[in-house]
Amino acid sequence: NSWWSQVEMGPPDAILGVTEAFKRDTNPKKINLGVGAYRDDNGKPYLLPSVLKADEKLRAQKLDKEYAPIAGNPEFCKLAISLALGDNSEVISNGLNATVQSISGTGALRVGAAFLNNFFPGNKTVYLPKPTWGNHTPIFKHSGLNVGAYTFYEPQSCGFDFQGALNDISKIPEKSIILLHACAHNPTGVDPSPEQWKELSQVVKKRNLFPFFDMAYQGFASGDIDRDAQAVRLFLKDGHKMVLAQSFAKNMGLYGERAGAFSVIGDSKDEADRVMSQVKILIRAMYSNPPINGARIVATILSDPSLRADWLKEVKGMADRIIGVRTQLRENLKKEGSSKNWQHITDQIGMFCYTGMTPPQVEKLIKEHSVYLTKDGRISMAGVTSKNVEYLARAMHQVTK
Ligand SMILES: Cc1ncc(COP(=O)(O)O)c(CN[C@@H](CCC(=O)O)C(=O)O)c1O
Repeated sequence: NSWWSQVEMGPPDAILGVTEAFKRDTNPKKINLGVGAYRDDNGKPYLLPSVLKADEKLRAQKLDKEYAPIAGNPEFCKLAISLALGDNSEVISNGLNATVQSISGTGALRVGAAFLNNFFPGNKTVYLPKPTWGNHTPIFKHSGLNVGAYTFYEPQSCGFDFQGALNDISKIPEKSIILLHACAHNPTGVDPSPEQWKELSQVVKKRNLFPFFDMAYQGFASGDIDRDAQAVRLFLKDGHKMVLAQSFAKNMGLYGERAGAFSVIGDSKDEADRVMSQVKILIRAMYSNPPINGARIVATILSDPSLRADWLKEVKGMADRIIGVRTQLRENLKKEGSSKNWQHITDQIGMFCYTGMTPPQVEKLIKEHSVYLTKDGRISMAGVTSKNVEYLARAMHQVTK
């Protein structure tokens, strides 16, 4: 019999599977609020003008298609970590970072997890916020690490359970790894305030925990790249060492180009060099070297003052549109006569809104209104437009009244 007769059919991906179901729906009013990918006010993917200009500039250069170095495009790596830590970062000027190009944010997390599994001297367990991005657990488990959880979300207020987080974090075994979303928490859209980040930094330090920052939305949350990196920069100022995953999928609309970076921030240049050598050995055995095009686009934009200025406006434009539809959705729910408190729709930030809708309500939204979202009630605000916000509000009111 066949080699693979014992292979079972696996379930569709909780997030990417929503789009597959959406595509099968023939209802002209259907709305896809599943995948966290930006759409313009016509519901179309957005090719940033700065990206288009960079692509054209690159094409004119007729660059070769040689292998990238194992660690990726060096200019990209330097520009990516500078974007995260700030242009005058002492970490960078002292050479304390080992930064490699990754296959977008997922690849940064995966290489990071493999590095920690091989070399982390502490408790090889990553504590994840409850809830967290659906792919975090599989990535860490696939790398051989254990996963734990800490309270993060408060269902009553659809907000941040600060006390719950502090209590749980203060009980995490010392020298464990703690995963922190730098901004625009996925799936809740709930971020600690600057003051709360200060306290979180102190308790993480007191417990001698190792921060793994996942910064997949820098600039996309508030529209300000420096503001969205504040938690990462605060932790470094407070003396934490860390590892950092970055993605340019959302803030540059480079989803399919797979442009990201993974950094280890060490104690010395010598340590960074030794770490870099080991990360490269891991990468070589995993995929050898990364794709060249996305990194070239990012490097072209970030190194050209006028393209960089264009990009900063464009990423703020995306953030502003999302902030705008949050207000519109809340207002339309009120107009529909909903008596529920939807304050969290505008309190939350970034790509997602954690609506608080239950799985049965989600089921009804999908089945009766062709509104597609993940079972946890998360909606990608990018899928909401001025054209469909009324229909969405009516549908949400129908299933929640
Ligand atoms: C917190 C977080 N980290 C990393 C990633 C990985 O993004 P890359 O595309 O690998 O750079 C995502 C994307 N999550 C989105 C996009 C779809 C997905 O990959 O699940 C989402 O949750 O809808 C994310 O939300």
